[in-house]
Amino acid sequence: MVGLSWAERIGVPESFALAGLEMDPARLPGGTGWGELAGELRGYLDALVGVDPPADLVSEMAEQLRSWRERLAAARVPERDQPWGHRVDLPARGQALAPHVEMLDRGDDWLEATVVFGRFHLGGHDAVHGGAVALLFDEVLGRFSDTHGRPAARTVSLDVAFRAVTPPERELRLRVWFEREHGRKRQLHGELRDGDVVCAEARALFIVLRPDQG
Ligand SMILES: CCCCCCCCCCCCCCCC(=O)SCCNC(=O)CCNC(=O)[C@H](O)C(C)(C)COP(=O)(O)OP(=O)(O)OC[C@H]1O[C@@H](n2cnc3c(N)ncnc32)[C@H](O)[C@@H]1OP(=O)(O)O
Repeated sequence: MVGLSWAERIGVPESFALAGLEMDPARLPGGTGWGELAGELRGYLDALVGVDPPADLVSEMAEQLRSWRERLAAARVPERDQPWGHRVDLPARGQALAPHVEMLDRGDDWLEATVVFGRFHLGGHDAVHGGAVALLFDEVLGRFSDTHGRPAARTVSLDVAFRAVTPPERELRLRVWFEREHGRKRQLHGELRDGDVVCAEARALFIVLRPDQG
């Protein structure tokens, strides 16, 4: 997985750059290999969801995962030091929770991107889980809400309307935009499309954190 340039990232608060995140990836948590690991984990989860493996394979996988869990427990670090979700130089912040989003273009108050949900995000009957769609909106609207010099905010409300089934394993279009900013409140909207079909729409309210809430 190739690292993204600063300008290609989906709304990374500029303050993170001051925190040193433009540094050489080798010196960031997780190092140069973290993007590949996160991509492999994402691929593993998508593959696992799509199989009915024989019993010996299930046992072997469980044994290997147990072994990794035990090794990782010994290497636990405080949240601020973990690469998972903090590698804003990598797609999906270097984690496997959110779907893979790639920004196409953005202005001061709007952004367009593509997104592909994996089989891991299936709810059932070939539809992406509604919670995964809400996760996508919270992630992208939330990150975009904090850009262009705006101080950090938190989601206080997120309404998602599911207009049509969101298909997995297809490139979808995402558009998000600022609707209103007043005082500590930021209202953003989002729309997810499969071609001409609107799959989901979101309306979110973010509240800027006071200095003592950061
Ligand atoms: C080096 C490291 C790199 C790290 C790299 C990491 C990258 C990282 C990227 C993260 C990307 C993910 C982005 C996801 C973003 C989340 O998902 S955030 C997590 C989910 N959200 C939360 O946990 C928020 C929980 N709530 C809170 O913490 C508190 O409500 C807040 C946000 C601090 C605000 O509390 P407060 O300051 O007491 O505010 P309060 O006075 O109650 O309300 C302020 C105003 O908002 C209104 N309001 C509050 N709630 C609501 C509501 N639900 N509906 C309507 N109005 C409301 C109030 O009525 C009030 O209005 P006014 O009276 O001023 O007109």
